[in-house]
Amino acid sequence: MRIGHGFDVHRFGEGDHLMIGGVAIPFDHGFVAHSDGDVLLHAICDALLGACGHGDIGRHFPDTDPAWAGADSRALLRHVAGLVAEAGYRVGNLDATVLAQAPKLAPHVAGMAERIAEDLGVAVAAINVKATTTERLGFTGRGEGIAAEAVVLLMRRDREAVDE
Ligand SMILES: Nc1ccn([C@@H]2O[C@H](COP(=O)(O)O)[C@@H](O)[C@H]2O)c(=O)n1
Ligand SMILES: C[C@@]1(CO)OP(=O)(O)OP(=O)(O)OC[C@H]1O
Repeated sequence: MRIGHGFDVHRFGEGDHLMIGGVAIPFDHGFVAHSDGDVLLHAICDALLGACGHGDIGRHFPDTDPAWAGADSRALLRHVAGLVAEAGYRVGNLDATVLAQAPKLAPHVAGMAERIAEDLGVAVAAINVKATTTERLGFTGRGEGIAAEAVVLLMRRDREAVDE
């Protein structure tokens, strides 16, 4: 088994929606980013890459490379899922938290989990997405941006799960 952790932040800029967990959420700002700015999927990519010892998202998709300008982060996640499989692992479970004063994310977390499960090729029961405010404290609390963190457990593909 291998464990991985990911963390990401994007600040708000101009726009009318936020991409979070592959879901487009109407909002009075967008994210400033090289890609679509999906802060949750970026944290998940980093958790997966960390767990299988493949560095981080910036190593695989440099923000200096025009190839990733405006990229759909679900495509990045699917690429990372392929690297996990090549390394001989599968996702046991994944737990993530989005830190956002606004918008209200609870109505969207099930849709995020469905998309993440689809991209990782696992049952939706293996994916848990949560949201929390930071009680108006810090940059998220002041409404300057959103942060996300993710923890993932990888299991060897050639071994039966003993504790699932
Ligand atoms: N952007 C957010 C933040 C939180 N939620 C939901 O509200 C619950 C309470 O949040 P606190 O920060 O006050 O603990 C939280 O457990 C989420 O269910 C949300 O939907 N969107
Ligand atoms: C996703 C990438 C793609 O170029 O760019 P950004 O959208 O700026 O996101 P970040 O979380 O800074 O991660 C770095 C990059 O890999």
